[in-house]
Amino acid sequence: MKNIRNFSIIAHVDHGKSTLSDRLIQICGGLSLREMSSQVLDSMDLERERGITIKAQSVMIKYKAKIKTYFLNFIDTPGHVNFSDEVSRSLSACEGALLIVDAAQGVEAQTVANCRNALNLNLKVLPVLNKIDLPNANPEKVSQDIENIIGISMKNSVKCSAKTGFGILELLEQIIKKIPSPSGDINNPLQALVIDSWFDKYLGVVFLIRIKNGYIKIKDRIQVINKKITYQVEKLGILPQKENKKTLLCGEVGWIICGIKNISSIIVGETITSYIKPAQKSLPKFKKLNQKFTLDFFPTHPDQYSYFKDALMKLQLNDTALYYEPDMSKILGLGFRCGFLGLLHLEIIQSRLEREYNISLIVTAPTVGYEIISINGKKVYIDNPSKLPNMNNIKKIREPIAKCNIITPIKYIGNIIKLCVENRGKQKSLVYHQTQIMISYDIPLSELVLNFFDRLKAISSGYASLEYTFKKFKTSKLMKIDIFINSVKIDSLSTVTHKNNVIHIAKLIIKNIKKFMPRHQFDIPIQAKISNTVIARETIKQLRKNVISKCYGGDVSRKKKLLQKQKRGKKKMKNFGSVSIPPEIFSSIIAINKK
Ligand SMILES: Nc1nc2c(ncn2[C@@H]2O[C@H](COP(=O)(O)OP(=O)(O)OP(=O)(O)O)[C@@H](O)[C@H]2O)c(=O)[nH]1
Repeated sequence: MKNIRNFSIIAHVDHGKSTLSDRLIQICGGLSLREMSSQVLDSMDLERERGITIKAQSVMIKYKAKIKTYFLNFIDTPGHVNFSDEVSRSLSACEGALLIVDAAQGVEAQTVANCRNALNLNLKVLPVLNKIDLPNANPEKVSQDIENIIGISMKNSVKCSAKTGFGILELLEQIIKKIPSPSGDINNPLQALVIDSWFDKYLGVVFLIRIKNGYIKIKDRIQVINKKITYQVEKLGILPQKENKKTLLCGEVGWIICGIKNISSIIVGETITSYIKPAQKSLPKFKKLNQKFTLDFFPTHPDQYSYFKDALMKLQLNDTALYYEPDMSKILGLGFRCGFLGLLHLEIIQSRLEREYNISLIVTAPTVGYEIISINGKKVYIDNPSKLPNMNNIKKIREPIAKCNIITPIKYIGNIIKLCVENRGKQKSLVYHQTQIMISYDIPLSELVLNFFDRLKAISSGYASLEYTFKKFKTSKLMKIDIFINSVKIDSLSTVTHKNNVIHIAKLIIKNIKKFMPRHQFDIPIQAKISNTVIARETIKQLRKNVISKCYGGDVSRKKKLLQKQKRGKKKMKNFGSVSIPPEIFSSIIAINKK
């Protein structure tokens, strides 16, 4: 175990984690050049297209130091705030973390958040100033900011360029020196933390585990502590190698396959032990993040429902931050209420469902969860506006408030304060540092989750960064808008919004529906209501069939008769006929919320 080092690579988005990981692999000769053809670690198609890391990836490489050979297990983690769940899980498997900071860009919000996360787990943090080759790199000032803002010493930091390879050998030496080897005892009963899982078409469920005590070998019977689940290990090994090993030892990170083809439960975060000689205690679980908003997914083809359910299960196996439960809409039928950490998380899951599983979806408007206090004092949590009781029965609605930390170069501060105020933010603190300002605001989560981040990036030319956590529920003047199409309430279009925005949002929704709604043989009223009062309305005009076209000449009374007959017929259709609502209407509500 003395020659093993387990560490995560953490940073703000784009500071160079994946490039550095590739460079480490290349220098240690872990993979062939062919395998290195593109960034090895950002391997999901979506990751290549978007140029971001979505899934944490674990790799073992051998580093031949002067005297000994070391086994380095490292995990490249995502930098985007929407994937912080992945980061927390990776950190739980390690003794150390490389904190990568772009020496030109400086400290950013996720640099701080990820580093605090690592320090809270008692990990040894090794600061690395990357992109030292850039002409505008300023390692001295950035070092001072790291010391002041995060509070870690920069005495032993490493300066490098993942792009040119400068400083990488020095970094490897520091990893060996500074990051502790794993503790634990191979003679103790097995304790292994499940840090990730995924579904392989041929092999079934694969678990990625970190062995904290004992060892595991092929044919071992294992059980999940505190759950009545047992498995038999069929195959095991260490990434990136696909070939099997015979054992995984204390201190190692590796994969196991137990021939599970039907997913019955997600055990990521649980502790595995031996069935014959079990450990009594579970390892500490990692912090689970709460989903920031929920919305409904309905398969466009209702017969895809059970296939869709299976796909969600497989995705959840690989993404424990995804939450879902069955839901039903009178209009759209059976679907799932799903929870996400942010808009990017939603986009990724939706793309994966469409690409990997070929499922086309109707997506409803996202909403945060609210605490409802009814007139009789009962408190309920509601994450779907259509389930909100009648406003007359509600005493208070409490909305979630987030504590936000924004880090920005000084020149953008004016615009950023304006943005926070427009989004109902309350300033908590403002601190000046060498190159950056750190500003804290309490902002309602509903204002934050959809477009705040994009607007912040736009007004700061991409330089400001944001990190936020749930703080509390707070009473607020919120109202529910119901949407009626042809006098029928469309439950999946209900939305909750602040009193001051009600008319504006209602008008936007109605206008939007009008844009997508096809014309029918009769007029279709579209109304937005609060309780029973209409606050916005539009009408989709009928498609008028020219019934008098064959009536030549000037017989006025004949023409009138025909038109009246047509009117009676249309009235009947309107009352009994149903309108068809195109799926785009539901998805387009997301765009409204983003405005
Ligand atoms: N000049 C220079 N560019 C670098 C260096 N390291 C990385 N880059 C570039 O910075 C950009 C972001 O690098 P990535 O490795 O994808 O960053 P990341 O931190 O993994 O990003 P996420 O995975 O999205 O969190 C890419 O265009 C890299 O080529 C470096 O040392 N010098």
